[in-house]
Amino acid sequence: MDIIHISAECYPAAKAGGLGDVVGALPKYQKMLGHSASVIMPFYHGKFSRENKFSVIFSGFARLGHTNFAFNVLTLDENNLGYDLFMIDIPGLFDRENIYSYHDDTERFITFQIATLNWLNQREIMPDIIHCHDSHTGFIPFMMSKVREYSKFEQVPTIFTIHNGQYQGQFGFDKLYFLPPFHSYFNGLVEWHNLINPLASAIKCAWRVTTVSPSYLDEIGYSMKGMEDLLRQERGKSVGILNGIDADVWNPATDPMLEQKYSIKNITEGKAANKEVLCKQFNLNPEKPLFTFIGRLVGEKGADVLPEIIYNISKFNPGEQNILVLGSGEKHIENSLLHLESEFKGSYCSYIGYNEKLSHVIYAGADFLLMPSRVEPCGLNQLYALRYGTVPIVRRTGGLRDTVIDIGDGGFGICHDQCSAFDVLHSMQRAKSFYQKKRDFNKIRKQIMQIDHSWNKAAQDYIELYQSLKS
Ligand SMILES: Nc1ncnc2c1ncn2[C@@H]1O[C@H](COP(=O)(O)OP(=O)(O)O[C@H]2O[C@H](CO)[C@@H](O)[C@H](O)[C@H]2O)[C@@H](O)[C@H]1O
Repeated sequence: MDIIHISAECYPAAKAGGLGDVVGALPKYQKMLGHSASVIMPFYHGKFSRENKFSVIFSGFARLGHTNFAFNVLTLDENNLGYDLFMIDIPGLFDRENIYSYHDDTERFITFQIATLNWLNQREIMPDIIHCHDSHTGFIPFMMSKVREYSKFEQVPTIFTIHNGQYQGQFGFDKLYFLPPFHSYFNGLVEWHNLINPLASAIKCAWRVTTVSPSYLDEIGYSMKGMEDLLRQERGKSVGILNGIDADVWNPATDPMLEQKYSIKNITEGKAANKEVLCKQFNLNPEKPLFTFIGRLVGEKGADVLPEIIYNISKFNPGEQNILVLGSGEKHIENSLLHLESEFKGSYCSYIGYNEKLSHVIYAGADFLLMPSRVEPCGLNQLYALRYGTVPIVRRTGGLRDTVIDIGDGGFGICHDQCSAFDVLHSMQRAKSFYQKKRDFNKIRKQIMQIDHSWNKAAQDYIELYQSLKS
């Protein structure tokens, strides 16, 4: 099959979070299953564009309302990603360092989608499947089926994956003219609650909708920022497929980002050596259990409860543990986390920012990873933690519910039900007792490193879903 993924992120070209990891790995595994898989994404002017060489394979125009944007389709001169990567360079919109958070994100991503279809439209080969990811690509299924210009794609099956239903990309009807002309009869297919909503449009128009875990699919039927009714209505064409991880990139035995590589054979020494590196860097005590948090500092991830957790445990159980936070996000959370550092020097530290290498070292050197998420469509951090022998402490929600079983239930992690400081603190106390039982603790670390969460199974699940749509 010829599969095309369309996404705003794809690791290593551009990653702001888990979406980048998924789109950077799934096509590789689909190729290994014997299919042709490629990715189309915007060409940002970040590190990846500076460090690689590209060739232009197509030049064209994309019309956004009254403006015609020139664009180029670029490919890598040397590609060792394991799949084809096509990057759409649109000067004026994407020649910037970051992926998101510009005032004109709506204009940027609509133009990207139009440019993508304009390019595909003039190619002779027809793809077998178009697989779109998150709201930045949400108009593609609509445009392929309802915009006359792209009518040749009407019979090409579209899959839309919801990685994060919190970000819907909605905007007012005053910008309807940004979309290419279509019959006003179809207005309802781009609308939700009187706004134009690309996520809703994709859920309505894609042939199949997938979520990144089965539990998340259940949850969004009763909680997804006002879109619950739509999700329930479209439930019949929806399926939850649990994400995998790229077992080549996330392998402590070969990870180039680790100074001290390890496998289950030398897990105790390997993890201790990485912990030593971390503790030295952040002035922590390697003798004590190390709790960490990695992720976006937003309410969705439960990051707003971290300051209360850190304050309470450090104040009332001083010297018993270390806490290390890596993340960036809402300023008030960043400030509270930084503010606590001076009070709890030597047992707590935070790194505010995005640092891919450091995240690998933390997964390797930590004893426990905290994920108190309010919403977690799948969560990759807990899967990386497992692979690196770090015990996850998670709130039972979404993909966390599907991937972590509590030690009390014969499992390997620590689970709680509420996103509250009280629940997390209780789990941390349980974790500390578990840490003291060295034999059991080491046994679990070895066990979790061997759980196979690679993309092998999920890549096959997607292929079966695609095949079910081919006549
Ligand atoms: N400051 C930082 N420095 C370095 N690395 C950092 C970092 N902050 C986050 N990361 C990395 O970003 C990724 C986060 O992935 P997640 O899947 O946990 O969450 P995210 O909400 O981005 O993804 C959404 O999409 C994915 C993919 O479908 C779902 O798993 C998830 O539930 C959903 O919310 C991990 O690779 C993590 O290591």
